[in-house]
Amino acid sequence: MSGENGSKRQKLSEIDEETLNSGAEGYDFVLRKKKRIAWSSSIFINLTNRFPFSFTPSQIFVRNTSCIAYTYDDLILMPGHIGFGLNEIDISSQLTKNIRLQAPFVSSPMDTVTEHKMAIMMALQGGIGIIHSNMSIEDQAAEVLKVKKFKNGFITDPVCLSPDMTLEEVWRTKDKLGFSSFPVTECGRLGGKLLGIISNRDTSFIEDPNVPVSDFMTPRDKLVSAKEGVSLIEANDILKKSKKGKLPVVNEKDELVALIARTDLQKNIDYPLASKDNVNKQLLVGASIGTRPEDRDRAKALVDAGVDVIVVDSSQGDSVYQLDIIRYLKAEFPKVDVIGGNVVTPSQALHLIEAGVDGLRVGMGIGSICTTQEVCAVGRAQASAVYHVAKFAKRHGIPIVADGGIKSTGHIAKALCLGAGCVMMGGMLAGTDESPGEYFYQDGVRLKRYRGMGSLEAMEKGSEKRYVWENTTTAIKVAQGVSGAVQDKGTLRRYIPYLMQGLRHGLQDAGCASVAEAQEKLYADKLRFEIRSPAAQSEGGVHSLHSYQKRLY
Ligand SMILES: NC(=O)C1=CN([C@@H]2O[C@H](COP(=O)(O)OP(=O)(O)OC[C@H]3O[C@@H](n4cnc5c(N)ncnc54)[C@H](O)[C@@H]3O)[C@@H](O)[C@H]2O)C=CC1
Ligand SMILES: O=c1[nH]c(=O)c2[nH+]cn([C@@H]3O[C@H](COP(=O)(O)O)[C@@H](O)[C@H]3O)c2[nH]1
Ligand SMILES: [K+]
Repeated sequence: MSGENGSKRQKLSEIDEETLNSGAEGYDFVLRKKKRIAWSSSIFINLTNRFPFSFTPSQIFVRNTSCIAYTYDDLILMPGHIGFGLNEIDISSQLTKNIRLQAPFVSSPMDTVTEHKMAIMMALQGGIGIIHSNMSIEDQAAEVLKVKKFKNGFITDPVCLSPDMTLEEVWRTKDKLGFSSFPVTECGRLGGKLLGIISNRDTSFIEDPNVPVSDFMTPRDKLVSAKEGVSLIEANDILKKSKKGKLPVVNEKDELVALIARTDLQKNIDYPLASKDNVNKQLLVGASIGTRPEDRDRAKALVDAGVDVIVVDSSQGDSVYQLDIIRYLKAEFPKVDVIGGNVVTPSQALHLIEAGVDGLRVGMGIGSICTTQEVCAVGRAQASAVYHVAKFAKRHGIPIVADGGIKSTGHIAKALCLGAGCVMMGGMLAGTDESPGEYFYQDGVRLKRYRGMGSLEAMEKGSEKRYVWENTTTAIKVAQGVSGAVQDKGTLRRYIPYLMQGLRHGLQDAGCASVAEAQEKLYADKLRFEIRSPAAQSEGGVHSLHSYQKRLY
């Protein structure tokens, strides 16, 4: 390095941080200083005079006179200084006023995304699932209960057989579900008196398909069982001594309450980040409700089942119906947090904050399956919505969830850097082992169904009440979403750690050691972005290849 170059560098580095982080006006000052130190290329100066380095979010979103709204792909974060390792990055963040998550991920209340399996795995890995409401009140409360009662290593909803089922029916059940052992109870369901167990060995040598289960099951008196309340360590010991594959857990009345499988115990992983409540240390779970009068009964049943957070689910949350139900929920169940929404403007947010919400859900018409902006002409580009609502709600101490439109880990990092406490995902989490529905093949690709809650298909299942015009004899349904499919992503056990690691990389490159630090920098105007031209956006993706494979992790 020549001496001249070295001194230039030194002088450049002397430019104080405030100047470097100041707005476009401040940039002229930077340039003047640069000119003074004889920056060699006048072409460069001309160019940079016209195209300043980067902008603060308030320049992009507030002092923006172009009236253009932006979304995640329009923006790119400028790199910061990395002074810390990847493992030191803290991605914990607020979901609501009272709930903090170790991983800022929320699964959307949609009937192809969140039922108990999704909610359990989300909570185990530090996020949370919101159980959808496109089912009866009883079924939704039962889903919540399954999450609250979940114990790592325990199968709390084992498929049971009744003693009068035939061998042929057992074969069919085995083929459909892919496992071979089933407890037998008096009523054929969990909670019934335990009568025996069927395992592979029991069915191997019988040929008559009409033989009833009671004739070939291993009967109760030959079974080793454990009492309700048994710990995993004790259960493990019992299984080791008995050399059995399954251990039924019964209550005092000898009714089946759970099943423990040796194979599960062997692969049992610890989840140190799990989201748990403070009272019983059970997994956290949320559930959605609508704004109809009967949703008050739904809320009561959910609270009785132990729900931790209720999401009032509307596409346009600033309605008298929503304000009424929020006030009701806060008065009736003050210990349960309420997330209102969806909103995309500070004035909508203000109404819900005044009604008492503990969190806000932000996003309108931007989801992968959404057609609301097309159908209703109302909505907002998501980066603008997140930035404006988050900044406003922060003044009132209310965190926001950036809901929908997340296509990659980069979008998650951008949402949090724009002020979101957490991100809610539908499409990203659909098509995993834990999402509802079966996999199927189309053109050789393994897929799962994913649909909007305002699609005709979802309405036909139950949510149509929301969409039909009341007091008319001809009910006209207007779809605000589509029904489609997404590719198999495997299990959340691997997918969530991938999302977490991707987010850590994003924060690290931006020079932020935590979500909290990113947001401090955001509001101190120290986080820098640039708007990407369409060409820059395509440059930022994969290009110029004949073909390629995209493996995520
Ligand atoms: N985030 C988004 O951009 C969108 C989300 N969705 C999803 O679709 C589902 C349905 O959303 P919405 O259509 O907004 O459902 P909604 O139930 O809030 O509204 C449907 C219609 O019913 C009316 N309504 C609601 N409560 C009422 C009451 N108590 N009395 C009389 N009328 C009442 C509303 O004004 C609206 O016209 C939700 O799961 C939502 O998340 C749908 C569209 C857009
Ligand atoms: O316009 C819409 N019509 C619908 O039918 C619909 N269903 C869900 N949602 C919203 O989309 C979010 C999920 O979006 P992503 O798949 O992009 O994660 C969800 O979290 C919802 O906010 C809908 N929006
Ligand atoms: K959309």
